[in-house]
Amino acid sequence: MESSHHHHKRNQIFLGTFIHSVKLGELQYMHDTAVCVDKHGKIVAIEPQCDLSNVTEALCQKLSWDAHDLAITITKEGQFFFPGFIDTHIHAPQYPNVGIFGKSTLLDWLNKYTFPMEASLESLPKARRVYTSCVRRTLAHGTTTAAYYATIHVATTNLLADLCHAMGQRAFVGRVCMDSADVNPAYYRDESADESLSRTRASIAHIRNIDPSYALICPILTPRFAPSCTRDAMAQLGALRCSSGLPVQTHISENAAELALVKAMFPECGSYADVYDKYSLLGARTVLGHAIHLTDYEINLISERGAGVAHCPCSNSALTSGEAPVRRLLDAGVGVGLGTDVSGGYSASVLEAVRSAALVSNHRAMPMGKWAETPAEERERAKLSVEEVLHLATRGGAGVLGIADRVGGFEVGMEWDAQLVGLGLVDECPDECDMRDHGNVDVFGWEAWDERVAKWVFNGDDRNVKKVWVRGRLVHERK
Ligand SMILES: O=c1[nH]c(=O)c2nc[nH]c2[nH]1
Repeated sequence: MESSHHHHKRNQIFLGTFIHSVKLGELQYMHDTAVCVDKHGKIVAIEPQCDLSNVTEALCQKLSWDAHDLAITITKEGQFFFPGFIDTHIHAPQYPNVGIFGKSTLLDWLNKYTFPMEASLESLPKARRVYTSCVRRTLAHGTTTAAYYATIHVATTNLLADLCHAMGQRAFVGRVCMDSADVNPAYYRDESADESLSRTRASIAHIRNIDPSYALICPILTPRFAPSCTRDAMAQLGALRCSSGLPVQTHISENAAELALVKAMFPECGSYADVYDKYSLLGARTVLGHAIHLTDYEINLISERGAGVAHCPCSNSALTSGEAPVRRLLDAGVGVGLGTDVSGGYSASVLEAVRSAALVSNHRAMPMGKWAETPAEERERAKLSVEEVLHLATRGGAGVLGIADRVGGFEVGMEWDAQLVGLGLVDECPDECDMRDHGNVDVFGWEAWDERVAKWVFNGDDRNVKKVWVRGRLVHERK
């Protein structure tokens, strides 16, 4: 797994058009811009509005760089650099099941599709095959950071960390803790709370061994969800969180049957969020998946504790779970990122989650059905714009994972986690037999940049992701 360290690392200059979110709802378009990235993958200079034909020499002089040992990447017509996507919630072992959910809902879906697949990922050869394809696929969709749930197995969880490290994807890798005998099947659970904790520690030790400073791969404490965990395991994980400062990921308030289960299993707690709070699992760098049916009390508690939400609109639609109150979360000051939630979600693409987040938010604005009683202004406010959902996919996700100072935008001091996006420019005189595959987005040339971005969001796919970098390293290229 040492190969990545042997690349000859060069300083790099990226030239052309850069688009990123500067705040919720506002994209910045930087044209004729140069972004300088040093050998460590850090952005060291950004030069706006320059003459791209002769700026590199001046930049090299300014940075004391050798102009002959430099990699230069220039955007072509119709291309732009965008920050890499951040998937705040994805189950790597469920990747073979994408699209397979039928009409199931959460609890029967877990038993029918998910637990059997996850249990089978104890096999190292099978895990290697599944995890390699999952990391390769998400990189091809422009995912530069992923918060992964693995399985209960230490060896294959560690393999997932190794593969992310070798393939260059920034990742949070969590060994899944599930020691309760109530919900978890006998064939797939930790034997005890102590076993759950010692296995978790073993996986953390492995990650610390391959990446001592957690520069690329970071462990994440992963109690699956309250019904899967004993009080003992949650208390020990909470103590570990407090002593280690490691991030936490879990699920909350996804589905009606799950809510009833939590109420029955934890009658001493006033709410689902209170369960996690009681065991010190709710705080900064806690990523709560789904968060659909929260009460105002819970939203305020989550906000006070500084925990964040992984919004998973594809999954919430596929498993008939509901429409998360994203605007209310944002208004309450809760950080929100996007998650594909493979394979509750049917796609490994964050861009798919981006457009789904926009569409699902519109459902909350419809003046009928479930939201008919909601005041008209509040319904209208529920809608998320293209600019807002792209913010969630980049800066929002970085925020909930506690890495907003390192990734999510193009700023000096941040790391170069980026994708080169190319849209298909339609020829002046298109040949009806032209079979070149430019992807699903046709740009005619008269569109403003915000219109091009909207066309990308609603019709783009991995064919538009030409190159992907993490910490300056090229980790995917579309041939
Ligand atoms: O969408 C989900 N996927 C899961 O794997 C899971 N486990 C508990 N709750 C869950 N929700």
